[in-house]
Amino acid sequence: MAVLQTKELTKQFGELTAVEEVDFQIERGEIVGIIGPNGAGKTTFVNLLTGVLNATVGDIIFGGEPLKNAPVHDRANRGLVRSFQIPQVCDDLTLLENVRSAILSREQRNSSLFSLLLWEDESRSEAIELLNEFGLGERQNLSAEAIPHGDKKILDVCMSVAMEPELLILDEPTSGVATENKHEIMKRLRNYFETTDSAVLFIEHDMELVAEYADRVFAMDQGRKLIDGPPEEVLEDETVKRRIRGEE
Ligand SMILES: Nc1ncnc2c1ncn2[C@@H]1O[C@H](COP(=O)(O)OP(=O)(O)OP(=O)(O)O)[C@@H](O)[C@H]1O
Repeated sequence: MAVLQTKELTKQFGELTAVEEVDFQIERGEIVGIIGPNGAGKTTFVNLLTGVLNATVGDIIFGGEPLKNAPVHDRANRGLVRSFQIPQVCDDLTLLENVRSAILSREQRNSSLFSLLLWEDESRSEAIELLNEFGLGERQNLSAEAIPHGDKKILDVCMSVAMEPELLILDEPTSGVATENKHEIMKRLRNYFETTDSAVLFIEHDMELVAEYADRVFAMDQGRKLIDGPPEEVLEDETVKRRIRGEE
């Protein structure tokens, strides 16, 4: 079943059509990479999904229900979570406190203050378990400002995962990260999501990562869908090679 589906999704900025009649869907358990040249409309598309922008025309169906113009927090509460290009980590908190804050914000959706207090120990062990899964467990008591940029991005992903998303959207999860850490972030993400039936959608410029970690690739150009399919097919497409991979 599709976690999310768009129908003829369109966004205009004045005269410019940044996203044009995009039909897209992502199934439970899928990891989908979005690729496209600069200005293709990838970020605008994702901003429409998360509610940062409202569509000019078209529909977004999430969990079987139309999102219409639901605000960002409402979509996040329903399980449509976005991690940011610049990690939204609080530098003054420890890694453990950062992850617990994500868990607590998830729990605040449904719980009373009283049950949250009872739940104190549970959130702690859950946060430690997540930090361990993402390789940060040994540094749980360091403040976030003390860890390198690449590890902060892992922490950011870990916090997004703590929100228990139905669909996690990542905008260039590995940008600004050293090559060896890029694979570490993607591997940990994939390993984690293999244990859930949640879906992941990530924007990525690094074709090697797309080839290795995406189950499916959605290529955009000039606001439109160019091609949608398995990585081996999309990355070998002649237009993709010319327009996106910069090959003649
Ligand atoms: N708020 C805005 N107002 C006007 N035009 C915008 C706005 N946001 C994006 N655009 C334009 O929409 C088009 C698509 O931009 P977008 O950032 O979505 O592309 P992208 O594929 O994410 O590019 P990149 O890979 O460079 O991040 C571009 O022409 C951009 O200049």
